[in-house]
Amino acid sequence: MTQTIKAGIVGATGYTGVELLRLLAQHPQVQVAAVTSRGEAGVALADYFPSLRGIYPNLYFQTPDQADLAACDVVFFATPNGVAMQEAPPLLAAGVKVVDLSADYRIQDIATWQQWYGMSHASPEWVARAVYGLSELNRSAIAQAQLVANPGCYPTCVSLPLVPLLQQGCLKSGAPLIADCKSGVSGAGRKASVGSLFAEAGDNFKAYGVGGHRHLPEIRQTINTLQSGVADGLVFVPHLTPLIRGMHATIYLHTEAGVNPHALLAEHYQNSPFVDILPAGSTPETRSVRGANICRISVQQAPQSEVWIILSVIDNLVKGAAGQAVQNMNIMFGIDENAGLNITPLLP
Ligand SMILES: NC(=O)C1=CN([C@@H]2O[C@H](COP(=O)(O)OP(=O)(O)OC[C@H]3O[C@@H](n4cnc5c(N)ncnc54)[C@H](OP(=O)(O)O)[C@@H]3O)[C@@H](O)[C@H]2O)C=CC1
Ligand SMILES: CC(=O)N[C@@H](CCC(=O)OP(=O)(O)O)C(=O)O
Repeated sequence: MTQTIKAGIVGATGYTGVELLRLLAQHPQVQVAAVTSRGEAGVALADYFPSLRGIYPNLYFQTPDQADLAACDVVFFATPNGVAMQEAPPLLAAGVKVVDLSADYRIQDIATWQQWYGMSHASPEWVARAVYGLSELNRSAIAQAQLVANPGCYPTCVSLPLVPLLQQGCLKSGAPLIADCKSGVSGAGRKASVGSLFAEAGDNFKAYGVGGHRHLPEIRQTINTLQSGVADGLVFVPHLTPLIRGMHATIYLHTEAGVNPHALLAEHYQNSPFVDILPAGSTPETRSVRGANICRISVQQAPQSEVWIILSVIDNLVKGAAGQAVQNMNIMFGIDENAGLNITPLLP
Protein backbone atom coordinates (compact mmCIF):
# COMPACT_ATOMS: atom_id res chain seq x y z
CA MET A 1 0.00 0.00 0.00
CA THR A 2 1.26 3.51 -0.79
CA GLN A 3 2.35 5.47 2.26
CA THR A 4 0.45 8.71 3.03
CA ILE A 5 2.59 11.32 4.78
CA LYS A 6 0.76 13.70 7.13
CA ALA A 7 2.41 17.11 6.90
CA GLY A 8 2.22 20.24 9.04
CA ILE A 9 3.41 23.73 8.06
CA VAL A 10 4.34 26.30 10.70
CA GLY A 11 4.20 29.75 9.12
CA ALA A 12 1.84 28.90 6.26
CA THR A 13 0.84 32.48 5.45
CA GLY A 14 4.37 33.44 4.38
CA TYR A 15 5.87 33.20 0.91
CA THR A 16 7.64 29.90 1.46
CA GLY A 17 4.61 28.58 3.37
CA VAL A 18 2.20 29.21 0.50
CA GLU A 19 4.80 27.77 -1.91
CA LEU A 20 4.86 24.58 0.19
CA LEU A 21 1.06 24.50 -0.04
CA ARG A 22 1.21 24.87 -3.83
CA LEU A 23 3.76 22.06 -4.22
CA LEU A 24 2.18 19.69 -1.70
CA ALA A 25 -1.22 20.10 -3.38
CA GLN A 26 0.10 18.04 -6.27
CA HIS A 27 2.15 15.60 -4.20
CA PRO A 28 0.71 12.11 -4.61
CA GLN A 29 1.64 10.94 -1.10
CA VAL A 30 1.13 13.95 1.15
CA GLN A 31 -1.89 15.05 3.11
CA VAL A 32 -1.53 18.52 4.61
CA ALA A 33 -3.03 18.16 8.09
CA ALA A 34 -2.10 21.33 10.03
CA VAL A 35 -1.22 24.85 8.91
CA THR A 36 -0.34 27.59 11.35
CA SER A 37 -0.52 31.34 11.48
CA ARG A 38 -0.86 33.34 14.66
CA GLY A 39 -2.24 36.35 12.81
CA GLU A 40 -4.79 34.49 10.66
CA ALA A 41 -5.96 31.75 13.06
CA GLY A 42 -9.48 30.62 12.22
CA VAL A 43 -9.35 31.85 8.61
CA ALA A 44 -9.97 29.31 5.85
CA LEU A 45 -6.99 28.80 3.53
CA ALA A 46 -9.11 29.50 0.48
CA ASP A 47 -10.27 32.81 1.95
CA TYR A 48 -6.70 33.96 2.53
CA PHE A 49 -5.14 32.55 -0.64
CA PRO A 50 -7.58 32.63 -3.60
CA SER A 51 -4.96 30.63 -5.52
CA LEU A 52 -5.83 27.68 -3.24
CA ARG A 53 -9.62 27.83 -3.58
CA GLY A 54 -11.00 24.34 -4.08
CA ILE A 55 -7.70 22.67 -3.20
CA TYR A 56 -7.76 22.54 0.60
CA PRO A 57 -11.51 22.97 1.31
CA ASN A 58 -11.39 21.86 4.95
CA LEU A 59 -8.18 23.51 6.12
CA TYR A 60 -8.09 26.54 8.42
CA PHE A 61 -5.08 28.37 9.81
CA GLN A 62 -4.59 27.63 13.48
CA THR A 63 -2.30 28.97 16.15
CA PRO A 64 0.73 26.69 16.45
CA ASP A 65 -0.39 23.73 18.59
CA GLN A 66 2.22 21.20 19.68
CA ALA A 67 -0.31 18.34 19.94
CA ASP A 68 -1.67 18.82 16.40
CA LEU A 69 1.83 19.21 14.98
CA ALA A 70 3.10 16.17 16.89
CA ALA A 71 0.37 14.11 15.18
CA CYS A 72 2.06 14.82 11.82
CA ASP A 73 4.76 12.66 10.22
CA VAL A 74 6.68 15.73 9.07
CA VAL A 75 6.55 19.40 10.03
CA PHE A 76 7.98 22.18 7.87
CA PHE A 77 9.07 25.34 9.65
CA ALA A 78 8.57 28.23 7.22
CA THR A 79 9.17 30.75 9.98
CA PRO A 80 11.62 33.57 10.67
CA ASN A 81 15.00 32.66 12.12
CA GLY A 82 14.78 31.89 15.82
CA VAL A 83 11.39 30.13 15.84
CA ALA A 84 12.28 26.52 14.92
CA MET A 85 15.11 26.38 17.45
CA GLN A 86 12.43 26.91 20.13
CA GLU A 87 9.49 24.99 18.69
CA ALA A 88 11.04 22.04 16.86
CA PRO A 89 12.73 20.14 19.75
CA PRO A 90 9.47 18.91 21.40
CA LEU A 91 8.28 17.64 18.01
CA LEU A 92 11.60 15.94 17.36
CA ALA A 93 11.40 14.34 20.82
CA ALA A 94 7.96 13.02 19.83
CA GLY A 95 9.49 11.36 16.76
CA VAL A 96 8.28 13.85 14.13
CA LYS A 97 10.58 14.55 11.18
CA VAL A 98 11.33 18.24 10.70
CA VAL A 99 12.46 20.27 7.70
CA ASP A 100 13.45 23.76 8.84
CA LEU A 101 13.48 26.36 6.07
CA SER A 102 15.05 28.94 8.35
CA ALA A 103 18.71 29.19 9.25
CA ASP A 104 18.41 27.85 12.82
CA TYR A 105 20.17 24.53 12.22
CA ARG A 106 22.36 25.31 9.20
CA ILE A 107 25.61 26.39 10.85
CA GLN A 108 27.41 23.74 12.83
CA ASP A 109 29.59 26.18 14.77
CA ILE A 110 27.26 27.69 17.38
CA ALA A 111 29.47 30.71 18.11
CA THR A 112 29.54 31.58 14.40
CA TRP A 113 25.76 31.21 14.17
CA GLN A 114 25.19 33.40 17.23
CA GLN A 115 27.54 36.04 15.88
CA TRP A 116 25.79 36.30 12.50
CA TYR A 117 22.19 35.87 13.73
CA GLY A 118 22.52 38.01 16.85
CA MET A 119 20.74 35.62 19.19
CA SER A 120 21.59 32.88 21.60
CA HIS A 121 20.84 29.40 20.22
CA ALA A 122 18.01 27.67 22.10
CA SER A 123 18.73 24.07 21.05
CA PRO A 124 22.40 23.63 20.15
CA GLU A 125 22.14 19.90 20.88
CA TRP A 126 19.97 19.54 17.77
CA VAL A 127 22.39 21.48 15.56
CA ALA A 128 24.86 18.63 15.81
CA ARG A 129 22.15 16.15 14.76
CA ALA A 130 20.82 18.24 11.86
CA VAL A 131 21.77 17.39 8.28
CA TYR A 132 22.40 20.30 5.91
CA GLY A 133 19.78 19.85 3.22
CA LEU A 134 21.61 20.63 0.01
CA SER A 135 19.88 17.61 -1.52
CA GLU A 136 22.37 16.80 -4.27
CA LEU A 137 25.31 16.96 -1.83
CA ASN A 138 23.95 15.16 1.22
CA ARG A 139 21.38 12.74 -0.18
CA SER A 140 22.43 9.70 1.84
CA ALA A 141 22.70 11.61 5.15
CA ILE A 142 19.32 13.28 4.49
CA ALA A 143 17.78 9.81 4.02
CA GLN A 144 18.79 8.98 7.62
CA ALA A 145 17.98 12.38 9.13
CA GLN A 146 15.20 13.33 11.50
CA LEU A 147 16.03 17.04 11.21
CA VAL A 148 17.03 18.69 7.95
CA ALA A 149 18.33 22.25 7.82
CA ASN A 150 17.13 23.48 4.45
CA PRO A 151 19.79 25.74 2.89
CA GLY A 152 19.41 29.44 2.22
CA CYS A 153 18.55 30.54 -1.30
CA TYR A 154 21.90 32.21 -2.09
CA PRO A 155 23.88 29.26 -0.67
CA THR A 156 21.89 26.86 -2.87
CA CYS A 157 22.43 28.91 -6.01
CA VAL A 158 26.17 29.37 -5.34
CA SER A 159 27.04 25.98 -3.84
CA LEU A 160 25.44 23.65 -6.39
CA PRO A 161 27.87 24.60 -9.19
CA LEU A 162 30.85 24.64 -6.82
CA VAL A 163 30.29 21.23 -5.20
CA PRO A 164 31.69 19.02 -8.01
CA LEU A 165 34.78 21.25 -8.34
CA LEU A 166 35.40 21.30 -4.60
CA GLN A 167 34.89 17.55 -4.25
CA GLN A 168 37.62 16.97 -6.84
CA GLY A 169 39.91 19.58 -5.24
CA CYS A 170 39.90 21.59 -8.48
CA LEU A 171 39.60 25.15 -7.18
CA LYS A 172 42.87 27.04 -6.95
CA SER A 173 43.90 27.49 -3.35
CA GLY A 174 44.17 31.14 -2.24
CA ALA A 175 42.64 32.53 -5.44
CA PRO A 176 39.63 34.88 -5.45
CA LEU A 177 36.26 33.15 -5.66
CA ILE A 178 33.66 35.80 -6.39
CA ALA A 179 29.91 35.22 -6.12
CA ASP A 180 28.02 38.21 -7.48
CA CYS A 181 24.35 37.43 -6.75
CA LYS A 182 20.94 38.91 -7.44
CA SER A 183 17.63 38.07 -5.77
CA GLY A 184 13.99 38.82 -6.41
CA VAL A 185 12.10 40.69 -3.71
CA SER A 186 10.16 37.65 -2.41
CA GLY A 187 13.49 36.54 -0.94
CA ALA A 188 12.90 39.01 1.86
CA GLY A 189 9.63 37.32 2.88
CA ARG A 190 6.14 38.67 3.24
CA LYS A 191 6.73 40.60 6.44
CA ALA A 192 6.34 44.35 6.01
CA SER A 193 9.61 46.01 5.15
CA VAL A 194 10.03 49.35 3.46
CA GLY A 195 12.79 48.07 1.18
CA SER A 196 10.43 45.49 -0.33
CA LEU A 197 7.71 47.99 -1.23
CA PHE A 198 6.95 48.31 -4.95
CA ALA A 199 7.81 52.01 -4.84
CA GLU A 200 11.20 51.24 -3.30
CA ALA A 201 12.25 48.06 -5.12
CA GLY A 202 10.56 48.62 -8.51
CA ASP A 203 12.64 50.27 -11.24
CA ASN A 204 15.68 50.07 -8.97
CA PHE A 205 18.76 47.91 -8.49
CA LYS A 206 21.12 47.87 -5.56
CA ALA A 207 23.63 45.83 -3.62
CA TYR A 208 23.10 45.14 0.05
CA GLY A 209 24.96 43.29 2.79
CA VAL A 210 28.26 44.31 1.20
CA GLY A 211 29.87 44.57 4.62
CA GLY A 212 28.81 41.01 5.43
CA HIS A 213 25.70 38.92 4.76
CA ARG A 214 24.70 35.94 6.94
CA HIS A 215 24.83 33.59 3.96
CA LEU A 216 28.60 34.11 3.80
CA PRO A 217 29.36 31.74 6.72
CA GLU A 218 26.88 29.23 5.29
CA ILE A 219 28.62 29.10 1.90
CA ARG A 220 32.01 29.05 3.61
CA GLN A 221 30.93 26.07 5.72
CA THR A 222 30.03 24.07 2.60
CA ILE A 223 33.30 25.00 0.92
CA ASN A 224 35.35 24.07 3.99
CA THR A 225 33.75 20.63 4.30
CA LEU A 226 34.85 19.82 0.72
CA GLN A 227 38.17 21.56 -0.01
CA SER A 228 40.54 23.42 2.29
CA GLY A 229 42.35 26.65 1.36
CA VAL A 230 39.52 27.97 -0.81
CA ALA A 231 36.96 29.62 1.49
CA ASP A 232 39.19 32.56 2.38
CA GLY A 233 39.05 33.68 -1.27
CA LEU A 234 35.25 33.90 -1.22
CA VAL A 235 33.65 37.28 -1.85
CA PHE A 236 29.84 37.27 -1.77
CA VAL A 237 27.80 40.35 -2.70
CA PRO A 238 23.99 40.08 -2.89
CA HIS A 239 21.84 42.52 -4.87
CA LEU A 240 18.12 43.20 -4.89
CA THR A 241 16.48 43.20 -8.32
CA PRO A 242 12.92 44.23 -9.22
CA LEU A 243 11.83 40.63 -9.83
CA ILE A 244 9.13 38.96 -7.74
CA ARG A 245 10.91 35.61 -7.75
CA GLY A 246 14.20 34.47 -9.20
CA MET A 247 17.87 34.38 -8.26
CA HIS A 248 20.99 34.69 -10.39
CA ALA A 249 24.60 34.06 -9.36
CA THR A 250 27.59 35.07 -11.47
CA ILE A 251 30.60 33.23 -10.09
CA TYR A 252 34.18 34.03 -11.10
CA LEU A 253 36.71 31.35 -10.18
CA HIS A 254 40.19 30.00 -10.81
CA THR A 255 40.87 26.28 -11.20
CA GLU A 256 44.01 24.22 -11.02
CA ALA A 257 45.67 23.72 -14.44
CA GLY A 258 44.05 21.32 -16.85
CA VAL A 259 40.58 21.32 -15.28
CA ASN A 260 37.54 21.58 -17.55
CA PRO A 261 34.74 22.69 -15.19
CA HIS A 262 32.02 22.31 -17.82
CA ALA A 263 32.80 18.65 -18.46
CA LEU A 264 33.17 18.01 -14.75
CA LEU A 265 29.80 19.54 -13.84
CA ALA A 266 28.01 17.86 -16.76
CA GLU A 267 29.26 14.46 -15.69
CA HIS A 268 28.61 15.02 -11.99
CA TYR A 269 24.99 16.09 -12.46
CA GLN A 270 24.04 13.82 -15.37
CA ASN A 271 21.62 11.82 -13.17
CA SER A 272 20.35 14.74 -11.07
CA PRO A 273 16.92 15.72 -12.37
CA PHE A 274 16.95 19.12 -10.66
CA VAL A 275 20.35 20.37 -11.78
CA ASP A 276 20.68 21.22 -15.46
CA ILE A 277 24.11 21.91 -16.94
CA LEU A 278 23.50 23.89 -20.12
CA PRO A 279 25.35 23.31 -23.39
CA ALA A 280 28.46 25.41 -23.96
CA GLY A 281 27.64 28.98 -24.97
CA SER A 282 24.19 29.05 -23.33
CA THR A 283 23.17 31.62 -20.76
CA PRO A 284 20.59 30.71 -18.11
CA GLU A 285 17.78 33.12 -17.33
CA THR A 286 15.67 33.28 -14.18
CA ARG A 287 12.40 32.84 -16.08
CA SER A 288 13.61 29.45 -17.31
CA VAL A 289 13.19 28.11 -13.74
CA ARG A 290 10.25 30.17 -12.50
CA GLY A 291 8.01 28.04 -10.30
CA ALA A 292 10.17 24.92 -10.79
CA ASN A 293 12.61 23.05 -8.55
CA ILE A 294 15.51 23.48 -10.96
CA CYS A 295 18.98 25.00 -10.86
CA ARG A 296 20.27 25.79 -14.37
CA ILE A 297 23.98 26.35 -14.73
CA SER A 298 26.27 27.47 -17.52
CA VAL A 299 30.08 27.32 -17.54
CA GLN A 300 32.46 29.20 -19.79
CA GLN A 301 35.94 30.64 -19.74
CA ALA A 302 36.33 34.42 -19.87
CA PRO A 303 37.89 35.39 -23.22
CA GLN A 304 41.69 35.77 -23.09
CA SER A 305 41.70 34.95 -19.39
CA GLU A 306 42.19 32.06 -17.02
CA VAL A 307 39.05 33.00 -15.13
CA TRP A 308 36.03 30.72 -15.42
CA ILE A 309 32.53 32.21 -15.28
CA ILE A 310 29.71 30.12 -13.89
CA LEU A 311 26.14 31.38 -14.15
CA SER A 312 23.56 29.74 -11.91
CA VAL A 313 19.82 30.46 -11.65
CA ILE A 314 17.09 29.20 -9.34
CA ASP A 315 13.66 30.26 -8.23
CA ASN A 316 14.45 31.43 -4.68
CA LEU A 317 11.09 30.16 -3.42
CA VAL A 318 11.39 26.71 -5.03
CA LYS A 319 14.90 25.19 -5.36
CA GLY A 320 15.93 28.01 -2.98
CA ALA A 321 13.35 27.08 -0.33
CA ALA A 322 10.04 25.14 -0.55
CA GLY A 323 10.93 22.90 -3.52
CA GLN A 324 14.19 21.77 -1.99
CA ALA A 325 12.30 21.24 1.30
CA VAL A 326 9.86 18.88 -0.47
CA GLN A 327 12.77 17.17 -2.25
CA ASN A 328 14.39 16.63 1.16
CA MET A 329 11.15 15.30 2.63
CA ASN A 330 10.94 12.81 -0.26
CA ILE A 331 14.48 11.65 0.46
CA MET A 332 13.81 11.42 4.24
CA PHE A 333 10.77 9.19 3.65
CA GLY A 334 12.48 7.06 1.01
CA ILE A 335 9.93 7.88 -1.68
CA ASP A 336 10.46 9.06 -5.27
CA GLU A 337 12.68 12.16 -5.02
CA ASN A 338 10.71 13.81 -7.83
CA ALA A 339 7.27 13.33 -6.23
CA GLY A 340 5.29 16.57 -6.37
CA LEU A 341 8.14 18.32 -8.15
CA ASN A 342 7.63 17.52 -11.83
CA ILE A 343 6.75 21.11 -12.67
CA THR A 344 7.33 22.86 -15.98
CA PRO A 345 8.60 26.43 -15.43
CA LEU A 346 6.11 29.23 -16.07
CA LEU A 347 7.03 31.29 -19.12
CA PRO A 348 6.69 34.09 -20.18
N1 LIG B 1 11.63 33.90 0.89
C1 LIG B 1 12.65 33.18 0.42
O1 LIG B 1 12.99 33.23 -0.77
C2 LIG B 1 13.40 32.26 1.34
C3 LIG B 1 13.14 32.20 2.69
N2 LIG B 1 13.86 31.35 3.49
C4 LIG B 1 13.60 31.29 4.92
O2 LIG B 1 12.34 30.65 5.15
C5 LIG B 1 11.72 31.18 6.31
C6 LIG B 1 10.33 31.70 5.93
O3 LIG B 1 10.51 32.75 4.98
P1 LIG B 1 9.29 33.50 4.28
O4 LIG B 1 8.22 32.53 3.94
O5 LIG B 1 9.88 34.33 3.22
O6 LIG B 1 8.78 34.42 5.53
P2 LIG B 1 7.46 35.25 5.66
O7 LIG B 1 7.81 36.46 6.46
O8 LIG B 1 6.85 35.46 4.33
O9 LIG B 1 6.49 34.31 6.55
C7 LIG B 1 6.76 33.97 7.87
C8 LIG B 1 5.67 33.05 8.42
O10 LIG B 1 6.01 32.66 9.75
C9 LIG B 1 4.94 32.95 10.66
N3 LIG B 1 5.56 33.36 11.93
C10 LIG B 1 6.25 34.50 12.17
N4 LIG B 1 6.73 34.49 13.44
C11 LIG B 1 6.32 33.33 13.99
C12 LIG B 1 6.50 32.75 15.29
N5 LIG B 1 7.18 33.38 16.28
N6 LIG B 1 5.96 31.52 15.53
C13 LIG B 1 5.26 30.88 14.57
N7 LIG B 1 5.06 31.38 13.32
C14 LIG B 1 5.60 32.60 13.04
C15 LIG B 1 4.13 34.04 9.97
O11 LIG B 1 2.76 33.96 10.30
P3 LIG B 1 2.17 34.53 11.68
O12 LIG B 1 3.03 35.71 12.07
O13 LIG B 1 0.75 34.89 11.36
O14 LIG B 1 2.25 33.39 12.67
C16 LIG B 1 4.29 33.68 8.49
O15 LIG B 1 3.33 32.70 8.12
C17 LIG B 1 12.65 32.29 6.83
O16 LIG B 1 13.48 31.78 7.85
C18 LIG B 1 13.46 32.66 5.60
O17 LIG B 1 14.71 33.19 5.95
C19 LIG B 1 14.80 30.52 2.98
C20 LIG B 1 15.10 30.53 1.63
C21 LIG B 1 14.45 31.45 0.72
C1 LIG C 1 16.10 39.55 -1.09
C2 LIG C 1 16.40 39.16 0.34
O1 LIG C 1 16.23 39.96 1.25
N1 LIG C 1 16.79 37.91 0.56
C3 LIG C 1 17.08 37.39 1.87
C4 LIG C 1 17.52 35.94 1.77
C5 LIG C 1 16.44 34.96 2.18
C6 LIG C 1 16.98 33.71 2.83
O2 LIG C 1 17.27 32.69 2.26
O3 LIG C 1 17.23 33.91 4.15
P1 LIG C 1 17.53 32.88 5.33
O4 LIG C 1 18.95 32.51 5.31
O5 LIG C 1 17.20 33.67 6.56
O6 LIG C 1 16.66 31.70 5.18
C7 LIG C 1 18.20 38.18 2.54
O7 LIG C 1 19.13 38.61 1.88
O8 LIG C 1 18.16 38.25 3.76
